[in-house]
Amino acid sequence: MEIASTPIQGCFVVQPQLFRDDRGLFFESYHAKRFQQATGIQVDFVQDNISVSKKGVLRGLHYQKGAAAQAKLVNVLKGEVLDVVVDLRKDSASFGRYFGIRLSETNRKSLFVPKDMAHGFLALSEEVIFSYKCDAFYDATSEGGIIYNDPTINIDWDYPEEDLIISEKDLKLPTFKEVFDDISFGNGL
Ligand SMILES: Cc1cn([C@H]2C[C@H](O)[C@@H](COP(=O)(O)OP(=O)(O)O[C@H]3O[C@H](C)C(=O)[C@H](O)[C@H]3O)O2)c(=O)[nH]c1=O
Repeated sequence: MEIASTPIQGCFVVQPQLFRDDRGLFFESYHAKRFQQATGIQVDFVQDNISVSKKGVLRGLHYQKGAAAQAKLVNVLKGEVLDVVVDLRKDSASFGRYFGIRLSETNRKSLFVPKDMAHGFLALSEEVIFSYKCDAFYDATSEGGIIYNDPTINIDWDYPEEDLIISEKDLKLPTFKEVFDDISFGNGL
């Protein structure tokens, strides 16, 4: 397993060792001890999620607030995505900045997303099976989000706007400024 840091503190790219032979492929998709040795992070995942998306689906940008905040280890079982993380930690040097990376069944990379990040992805292949571990349970009452095309964060999704498939719920998400400037949103997280 190789771990690479990103411009967002605490967010790491995980490249597992791939064992290919004439049968196919094997790799350890997660190893708690090796991950902790490489990152210094001790994380206890409690929930695994899988979502299936067709090309052009954009899920996000989502996060859970407060005690329900989730760290995630995300990866792609099938297809390819542009995965995006936004730093929502006011005390962070990368507050309001995003990091994007292509995760795919080809590169087999995972991304460790620390708590208090907004997260989303764009499905780039005909079918995407997205799999991720969370260190806190789903809590609908703690869900928050930021609109995918927020002008402050200014994510380059590099995809035709007219071909995006976004849920009605996600199309109504607030902007970054509304989340952090408008106390009606509980002053952010
Ligand atoms: C996230 C979640 C959802 N649900 C239910 C709630 C809805 O009835 C249905 C679909 O949920 P949603 O539209 O929020 O699914 P996504 O848009 O894929 O949400 C995810 O999108 C981005 C990529 C994330 O990082 C989050 O993990 C998560 O918010 O599954 C559950 O029962 N448990 C869960 O943990």
